[in-house]
Amino acid sequence: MEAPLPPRESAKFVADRSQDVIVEKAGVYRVAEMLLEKVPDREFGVGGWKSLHELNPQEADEDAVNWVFVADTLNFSFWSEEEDRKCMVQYKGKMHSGYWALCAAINRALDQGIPLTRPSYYATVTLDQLQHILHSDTDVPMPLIEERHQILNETGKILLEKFGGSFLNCVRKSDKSAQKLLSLIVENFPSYRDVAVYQGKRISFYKRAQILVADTWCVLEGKGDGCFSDISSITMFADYRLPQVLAYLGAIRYSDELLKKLLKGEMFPSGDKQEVEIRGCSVWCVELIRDQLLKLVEKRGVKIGVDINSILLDFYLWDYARDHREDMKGIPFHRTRCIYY
Ligand SMILES: Nc1nc2c(c(CN[C@H]3C=C[C@H](O)[C@@H]3O)cn2[C@@H]2O[C@H](COP(=O)(O)O)[C@@H](O)[C@H]2O)c(=O)[nH]1
Repeated sequence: MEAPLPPRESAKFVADRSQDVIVEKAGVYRVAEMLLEKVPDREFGVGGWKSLHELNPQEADEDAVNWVFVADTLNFSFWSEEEDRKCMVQYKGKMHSGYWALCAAINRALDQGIPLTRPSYYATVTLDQLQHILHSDTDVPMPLIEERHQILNETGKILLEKFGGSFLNCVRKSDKSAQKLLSLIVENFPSYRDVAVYQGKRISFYKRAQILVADTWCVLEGKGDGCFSDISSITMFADYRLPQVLAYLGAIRYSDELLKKLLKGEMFPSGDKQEVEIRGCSVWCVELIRDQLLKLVEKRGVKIGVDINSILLDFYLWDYARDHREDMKGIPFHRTRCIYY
């Protein structure tokens, strides 16, 4: 079977044909302007991944890389049916929800001496053990526990068989190329194969695979094994939060028909035409924001100490969505229950 279009080309292919999601040029310019004043901030670079997020590993060693691998292997589908009834995990006195609930649960397990980041452990962890490890401190469990269990067992076995039990060995096979590492991930780990067919074309989003490359880059602080020459070829990560924040900022717009379905909280199957358009247009929108931002930096002669890329824009916008949850209440996010994002 033919290989799917790579993520960036896939996003353009969808955006050029999309009927129910539109990329708003005026909104793209506005977001680029908003980001322009943020870019000089220290946190905007690789360092923000640790300095802004206490649950992320603060080291840059092999254990930290294997922590990232487990987190991104399980980094999907945290949204709850009702916004005010969701899985929460308490860690060091703070309650965490969504993606951070997963990170809190991983750190809670490690503190209890459960070697959750070791593939020899998670390759054979039982469902009961995993339910205990990921247990919620509310009455709402983390979604898709069975899928998470199956994926952990499968992924752990592959890491043991093919990469000597450490994701760092996989990273080292990439010759410091982000695209090579992306290919190694999707070729070897089935649960990362986030692809779809749109208007007869096989396309890819590879959301978890791309964020795994990005998080590996950050946990290694862009140095040594993590000094990827082509890191800027990675696109934004097509999850369910970025479309919501891009719609809130007016950078993408939904057709009336699609907006009605979103407001009703309708479910979209993974690979559905409108779900693909939401994801594809969001990825392409961030590519256009980056292009516009680079033009503004040039035109205004803004001094920045970082290569602006779609990863850093994505992380900033994802954190922005976190910090503006209340303001964004009226903007729906699309509900797809799947293992890809
Ligand atoms: N586009 C994009 N999607 C991201 C992330 C992250 C966390 N990663 C970075 C964040 C801080 C550190 O720098 C991590 O590296 C999680 N997600 C996705 O969001 C959803 C969870 O949302 P909520 O239910 O609100 O927690 C789910 O699909 C999850 O897969 C990101 O950064 N970008």
